[in-house]
Amino acid sequence: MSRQLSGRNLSIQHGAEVRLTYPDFSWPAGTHLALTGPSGTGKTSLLNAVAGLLRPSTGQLCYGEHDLTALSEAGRDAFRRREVGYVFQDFHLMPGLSAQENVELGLRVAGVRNAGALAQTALRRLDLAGRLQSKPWQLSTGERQRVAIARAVAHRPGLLLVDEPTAHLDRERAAGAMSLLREVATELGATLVVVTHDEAVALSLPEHFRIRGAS
Ligand SMILES: Nc1ncnc2c1ncn2[C@@H]1O[C@H](COP(=O)(O)OP(=O)(O)OP(=O)(O)O)[C@@H](O)[C@H]1O
Repeated sequence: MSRQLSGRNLSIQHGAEVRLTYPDFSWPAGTHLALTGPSGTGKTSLLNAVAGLLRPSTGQLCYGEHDLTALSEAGRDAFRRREVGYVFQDFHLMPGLSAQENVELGLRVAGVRNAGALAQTALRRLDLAGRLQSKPWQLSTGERQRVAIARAVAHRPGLLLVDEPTAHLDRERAAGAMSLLREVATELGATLVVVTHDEAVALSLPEHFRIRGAS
């Protein structure tokens, strides 16, 4: 099955005021891509549409044989649980839960069996074997990000979507985070889409998609 991600004639409407339009694209499975463009042009909105969190107002957004624009909200939820790993800019970890519990929770919501074992495997892969029981506030920013990455990849998604991964990191750690994301995406054979304002991050990725804003 081809898991190409493609968009045609896409636009996203937020209320009456904001209409975001996008150039057409077609990204083969396994593409590692930087999504760039000026602030407010709709990078995060596109990431959210690819994640099935919102439905574009016009056009077609396809992943393999799924047309995301034709799915109901329940259909998009099921698609997201199965195919999407999303690393949010602020990580969105549950503060009262340990690293292990944070990763397990996502798996349980997705109805995955052996959530405990899969969570541990993902956390160990992200070099967090010694931090399984730590709460987010007991972790460094880089460790919190690695927990968020572990949570995003534990169910082995085909799409790894990452919003501003280096916003909270210094230059050295930013480079390390990008290498790690690319390694993990390669291991999964996943398509990696990274929203970034950081030119060094964009240049570290082989493919680029720039949104220019109002047409
Ligand atoms: N849920 C929403 N409701 C209403 N307007 C929204 C919503 N989400 C985004 N917008 C508006 O859509 C436009 C694009 O926002 P978006 O976050 O997608 O852009 P961006 O390119 O990622 O921006 P930035 O680089 O500043 O993070 C902005 O004008 C924003 O205010």
